[in-house]
This record gives sequence, structure tokens and C-alpha cells, in this order.
Amino acid sequence: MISPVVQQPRRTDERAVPRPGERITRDAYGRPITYLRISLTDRCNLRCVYCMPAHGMKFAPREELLTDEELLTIVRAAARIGFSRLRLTGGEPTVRPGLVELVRAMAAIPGVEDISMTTNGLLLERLAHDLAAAGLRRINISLDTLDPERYRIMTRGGRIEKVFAGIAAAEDAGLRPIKLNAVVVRGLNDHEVPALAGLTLERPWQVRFIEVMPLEGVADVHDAGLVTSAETRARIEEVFGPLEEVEAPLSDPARVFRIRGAQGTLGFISPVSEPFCAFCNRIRLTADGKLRLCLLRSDEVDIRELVRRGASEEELIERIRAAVWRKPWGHGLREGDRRTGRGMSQIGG
Ligand SMILES: Nc1nc2c(ncn2[C@@H]2O[C@H](COP(=O)(O)OP(=O)(O)OP(=O)(O)O)[C@@H](O)[C@H]2O)c(=O)[nH]1
Ligand SMILES: C[S@@+](CC[C@H](N)C(=O)[O-])C[C@H]1O[C@@H](n2cnc3c(N)ncnc32)[C@H](O)[C@@H]1O
Ligand code: SF4
Ligand code: SF4
Repeated sequence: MISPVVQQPRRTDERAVPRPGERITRDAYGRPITYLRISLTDRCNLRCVYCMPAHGMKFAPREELLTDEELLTIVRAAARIGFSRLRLTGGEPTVRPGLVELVRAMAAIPGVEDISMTTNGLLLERLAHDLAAAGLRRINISLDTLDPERYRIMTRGGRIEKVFAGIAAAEDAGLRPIKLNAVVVRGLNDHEVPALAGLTLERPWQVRFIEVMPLEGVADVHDAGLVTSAETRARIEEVFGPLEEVEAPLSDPARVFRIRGAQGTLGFISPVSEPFCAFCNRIRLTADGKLRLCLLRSDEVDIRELVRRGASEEELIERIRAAVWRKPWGHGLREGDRRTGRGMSQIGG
């Protein structure tokens, strides 16, 4: 297997200016940053145990959230400097009012090539066809277990039948490839890893196993429940034999494998045991209008303030470029630095 861990290079002296002939934006380490993950809301219709504490999160007041027009203004500026991939997330993106129209407007922005979404799937049965018609290309759906009762416990109240119906609707709408995200938590769903992996035998899905990260409010779940990808993979190989590696772009957070003869693939997302920061290609936009430079560090740059005072597109571009230039090399989990400042549902994963 190719190790994605590469030593931290020196920052360059140049600002994040494109190289001659290049339209994309690079950070100070030379990484092309072309992927914007947009949190459409900090609200959610679930309370997953690895994402939120039992009492939930403090939601931002409505007036602090970006409106559709503000969001589109920021995306237009980002697309002009090479942000060609957008991922809509949350909280739960499907609870945002006017979602389909928002996707349609984003898809019409010059430079936007790929719009995808990460969702818990509960509302997809109703939305999948309209989203696909509006320009959504792909979808990743969170599913940590196949057992209805365990699903109810892990999500603090969710009904798994709605997710199955959502997956079927997404398939029917042509949203492909479908990726299923499972956060593996010891003592909760780790024994189900082989059953989840087994879904790929008959289905062309990518089932991904994610190491639980210590975001705000769930550090205890990480401390007690982390299962490394190496252990998860070993559990799968005990049942299905050696996995075959499948080539994937290095900027893909998942390392991809296949059970011999399976229709679908398996992804291992290992931010804790095998960080993939060397190939990071993304920044995030929070629902309250901050450019978040790394999932696991608190560094943020305000862009809402600029949009609200009617700044020009050039000014917005300058702010985004300056933010990208400040992007940290990677997280500090190995050094014990957990100052993430926000919970996962407030950032979007
Ligand atoms: N540490 C870290 N984890 C990430 C990053 N991007 C995604 N992840 C983790 O991977 C999980 C799944 O990500 P998704 O929202 O499905 O998106 P993705 O895997 O980047 O999407 P595609 O590769 O475009 O399908 C997230 O919830 C995070 O747990 C990242 O930049 N850093
Ligand atoms: C924050 S959710 C937002 C989108 C949507 N609500 C969903 O659940 O798919 C995005 C992803 O983050 C993952 N996630 C949440 N908390 C996590 C944690 N502590 N560690 C790793 N992944 C986590 C979820 O499983 C989900 O796949
Ligand atoms: S993982 Fe997604 S569905 Fe679950 S609580 Fe977090 S934001 Fe909501
Ligand atoms: S931890 Fe930060 S730098 Fe590393 S891959 Fe994730 S977002 Fe990128």
C-alpha cells in the first residue's frame, strides 16, 4: 500500500498566486486547493453519538447564517479561482429550506464542475430526483449499522428504514457512485464491520470506514471508541480474505480496496492513524460564513462580514486567497493538539 504520509515541506515565500497559465489556487506549501466543502446549516434531524453530545449543540442565531444569495456570491468568487468541486454538508444539508433551487443556482456558476452532498439520507426519498435534476452529481450517505435498534441508539432516535429508502431513491435518480460512510466506534458498531463490508459483494457502492475524530463535544467517544483502520481491515480480511487495493486519487481521504469478486469497493478513512494531510485539497465554508482552513484546527477567516458590506468579487477573491495561504499543513492530533473550536456538525466533516 502507498503510504500517504509525507514529511511537511517548507512554506514557500510566494503568496498563493497561480503559476503561469494556472487558474487554480495553491496554499503556501504548494498544494492545489480546489475543493470547497460547504456547510449549509448547523441544524440536524439526528444527534449521532460520535458527532454531538447528548444535549445537542448550540445553534447559531438565524441572522448569523449565510443567506442563499450570500452563499452564491462566495461560491462565484471561489469558482473564479479554481474551486471546481463543491460538497454540500451540514449539520444535515437536506433540512435547509430551498435546497433544490440552491443546488440549481450553484450548478449554473461557471467553473463549478462537480457538486456532491454528504447526508444522513433520512429525507432523500423525497429529494433525490429533484436534486439530481438540479445538478447534484454524487452523494455520500452515512450509515453506521444495519440493525434498526442500533441505528436508533447511535443516532439517538433515527429510523433506519428511511435511510434505506433514501439510498434506493438516490440510486434510482442516478446519483453515482453511492458512498456509504460508517464511523466505527468500539463497543457500538465495530462487530458489524464485516456485515457492512459485505454489502459491496452485491452492490456497486463504496462502503467507507471512518476513524472517529475528537471534535468538540465528542472527545470522550474518540478516547474510548477509536478503532484504527488497520484493525477494521483485519476484521474484514478475517471473513473475506485478503483485500485487493484499488487505485484512487491521493487527494481522496479514503484508501480504497475491494473484496475479491465484489461489485463495490471499501474505503478506509484514517485521519488519526494515517493522516492524509500531505494531499489535502480542501477548505470549508461554515454555515455562519467563516472559511475554515482545516477540519481539525480552529483557524478561520471571516468572509460573511465582507459579503454583508457589499464587497466586490475581487475583494472576496483576495480574502479567499489570503485564507488559503494561511491553511495549516495538517492537524495536531499526534502532538496532542485538539483545539478544534467547533463540533463536527458545525463544520460538516
Ligand atoms: N481529517 C479529515 N477528515 C476528512 C476530510 N475530508 C473528509 N474527512 C472525513 O471523511 C468523512 C467522509 O467525507 P465525505 O463528506 O463523505 O466526503 P469525501 O470523502 O471527501 O468525498 P468524496 O471523496 O468526494 O466522495 C468525513 O466525515 C470526515 O470524517 C479532511 O479533509 N480531513
Ligand atoms: C458531520 S456529518 C454532516 C452530513 C450529514 N449530516 C451526515 O451525517 O452525513 C458528515 C460526516 O461526518 C462524519 N462524522 C461525524 N462525526 C464524526 C467524528 N467524530 N469522527 C469522524 N467522522 C465523523 C459523519 O459520519 C458523516 O459521514
Ligand atoms: S453525523 Fe450528520 S446526521 Fe449525525 S448528528 Fe452529525 S450532522 Fe447530524
Ligand atoms: S486534517 Fe486538515 S489538513 Fe489534514 S486532511 Fe483534514 S483538513 Fe486537510
